[in-house]
Amino acid sequence: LIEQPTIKQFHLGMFEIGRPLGKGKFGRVYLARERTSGFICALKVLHKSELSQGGVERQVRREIEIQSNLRHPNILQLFGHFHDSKRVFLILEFAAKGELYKHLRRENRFPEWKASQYIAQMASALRYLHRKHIIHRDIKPENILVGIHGEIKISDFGWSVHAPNSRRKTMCGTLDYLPPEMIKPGTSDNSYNEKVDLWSLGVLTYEFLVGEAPFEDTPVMTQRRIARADMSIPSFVSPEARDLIKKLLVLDPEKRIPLEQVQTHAWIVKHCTKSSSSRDKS
Ligand SMILES: CC(=O)N[C@H]1CCN(c2c(Cl)cnc3[nH]c(-c4cn(C)nc4C)nc23)C1
Repeated sequence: LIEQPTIKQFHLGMFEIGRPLGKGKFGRVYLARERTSGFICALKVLHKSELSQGGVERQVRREIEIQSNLRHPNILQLFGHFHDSKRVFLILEFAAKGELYKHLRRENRFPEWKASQYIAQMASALRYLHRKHIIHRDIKPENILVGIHGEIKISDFGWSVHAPNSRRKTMCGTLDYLPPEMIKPGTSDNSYNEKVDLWSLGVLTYEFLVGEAPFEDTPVMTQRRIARADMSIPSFVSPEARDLIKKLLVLDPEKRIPLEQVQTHAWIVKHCTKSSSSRDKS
C-alpha cells in the first residue's frame, strides 16, 4: 500500500472560536483554538459576497498564495485556509501582543533602541521578501503585529505583488506611505520595483521616532510633499537615525540605501542586542 501524504484538510468544526481580535477591511479576525492539538491561532473570516462586491477575490487568492509560502520570524505565518458555501477562512499565526500602531499611539513615539530593533527586523523580513521578488507595497504601522517576545510580524499581504509590477488602479487608505514613483504617473513607464518598500521603511522609521508620518498633511499637500521629499526631521532625533532616514527617503528609487546597508547602518548596529528576535534570520 503506497502511503498517501497527509494533506491537512481544515474545516470550521476543527476550531473553537474565541473573542473577536479585530476586523480588517474585508473580514473579522477571531482568536481560535484547534480542538485536537489545542493550537492557538487567529482565524480570519472573509465573506465571499463582500469579496465579490469589492472585486478583491484575485487579491485574496494572491494573499493566500504569497503568504502560504513564506516562513520568517517577522512575517505573520498563514498556516492554511478553507472555505464553506459563504465564507473563506484564513488560519493565521496569533500575534499575542496585538497591533503595533496601538502601541505607537499609546507610547506616542518609540525610544531609539526600540525603533532601531523594529527597523532591523523589518529590514530582515523585507530582504527575505525581496529575495523572493515579492514587494509588500503597504508597509505601515497598521499592518504590523507584535509577537509574544515583542518581535514584530508583518501582516496583511493583500497589497503585495510579484515584482516588477506596473501600477495597479488607485490605492485606498492613507497616502502617507506611498513613494513618489507610485504617486505621480511615471514619464515613460509607471512601473516600479522592490525599492518602493525602502521608501516606506524610511517613512516607518520616521513615524516610530517622531510619532507622526513625515509628509502628514492634507491629501493634496501630502502628495506634493512626497513628490519633493519635503520633510523636516526634529532635532531630538539622533544624527545616526537622521542619516538613515535621509538615505531611505530619496526620490530616485535607485539611490535609496539597499537593505543590506540598512542592516549594517550605525544606527541599527548601535542598538542591536544579540537577543534572538532581533538577530537577522533572513
Ligand atoms: C487587518 C487585520 O486583520 N487586523 C488585525 C485584526 C486582528 N488581527 C490579528 C491577527 Cl491576523 C493575528 N494575531 C493577532 N493578535 C491580535 C491581538 C492581540 N491582542 C492582545 N490584541 C489584538 C488585537 N490581533 C491579531 C489582525
